[in-house]
Amino acid sequence: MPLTSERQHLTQSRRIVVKIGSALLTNDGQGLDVNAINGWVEQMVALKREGRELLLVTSGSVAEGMVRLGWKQRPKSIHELQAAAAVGQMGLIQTWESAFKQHGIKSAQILLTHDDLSNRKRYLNARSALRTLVDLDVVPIINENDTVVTDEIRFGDNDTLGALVANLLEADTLILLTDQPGLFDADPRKKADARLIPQGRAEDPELLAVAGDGGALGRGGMFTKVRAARLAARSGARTVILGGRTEQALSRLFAGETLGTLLLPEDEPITARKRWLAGHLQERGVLVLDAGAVKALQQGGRSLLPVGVKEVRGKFLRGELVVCVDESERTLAKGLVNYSAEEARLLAGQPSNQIEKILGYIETPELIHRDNLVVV
Ligand SMILES: Nc1ncnc2c1ncn2[C@@H]1O[C@H](COP(=O)(O)OP(=O)(O)O)[C@@H](O)[C@H]1O
Ligand SMILES: N[C@@H](CCC(=O)OP(=O)(O)O)C(=O)O
Repeated sequence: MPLTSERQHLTQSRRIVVKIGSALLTNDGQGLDVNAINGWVEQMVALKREGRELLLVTSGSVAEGMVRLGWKQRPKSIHELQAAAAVGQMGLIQTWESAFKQHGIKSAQILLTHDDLSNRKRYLNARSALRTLVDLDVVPIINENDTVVTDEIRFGDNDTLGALVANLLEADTLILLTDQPGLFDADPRKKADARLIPQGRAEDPELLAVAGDGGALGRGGMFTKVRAARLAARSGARTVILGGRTEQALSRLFAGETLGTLLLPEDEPITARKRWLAGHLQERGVLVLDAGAVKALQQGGRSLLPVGVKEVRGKFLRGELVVCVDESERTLAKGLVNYSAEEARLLAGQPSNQIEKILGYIETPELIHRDNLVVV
């Protein structure tokens, strides 16, 4: 059967966020399922070797902590949840690390809190750290920092965290690996003849209506997965809700098999991504570019270096949104700056190898990295 164009696009994903839920990881609460974990890692490594970038969001710290502490019921008090998470995270990360190591792949633990993604400066820091890891060919293994968060400042469920990571790195695809083969038109645990929905629009209200809550181990069920697909769609990412117990599910999905439920952004991913960046923040300043920089941005899709900047207007901090104009004030692009206005003024017109000498430190050689730049 020929592939639909959406499934075809999926096979071309370059940057993928894979989120794996608690029930799957812990074999329904019996303890970390090392065989299954090794199987997913093998598939993820194969995807990496095809040249794709990969980030992993893992749940399971609380579920695994419960097993290690001999608790049968998920605790209600925040302190006990935090304690379980701290115990379980150790085993979780060790298991992931050794599974990737068997294939000669390095991994890194990243524990995020809500603040890391809502505070603009920390947002950019998290983004740079994750991007650097990916560039170094390391697989970031991300979870919520459950031990320090309280209810008011939680992401709450890792489906949401997965979507925010997809936004943060502008991933093309978010995979929510779970214990069902996908989203059904009713909870298959409650309705035996429920049918799999192979594809839909992330924004479709009907989908939220059929998505119920989850099992005893995880947090959100299908409801948070559909909501996460909506969030991911804001930066142009597609989401697939995929059955982690299906044989070779990840490999087969990216080879073009119609598995799971594919949830699509409303617009073309690139349009959604542009809108995301432009609509994400308020414009705080203006950079006037010389002819060379204009050409590099418009024709080369390159990053903006300080050497191409003639003038810096306005007051902005690192991480804020600025507009790039040419010398006749034509708007060319918008992007997130890596230096404050004060610093940018000192750097304007200078080659990047002078940054450290001028400022006493170097953040990045670019004033705006191409991943943070939207040519308009
Ligand atoms: N419409 C639906 N289709 C499929 N599963 C559903 C649906 N509604 C609710 N569910 C439930 O959601 C569960 C998966 O969510 P959850 O337990 O939170 O998993 P995870 O740990 O992977 O995040 C399934 O086991 C299923 O019982
Ligand atoms: N940070 C928590 C995540 C809990 C969670 O969202 O679980 P799930 O719904 O199974 O993805 C943990 O590691 O236990």
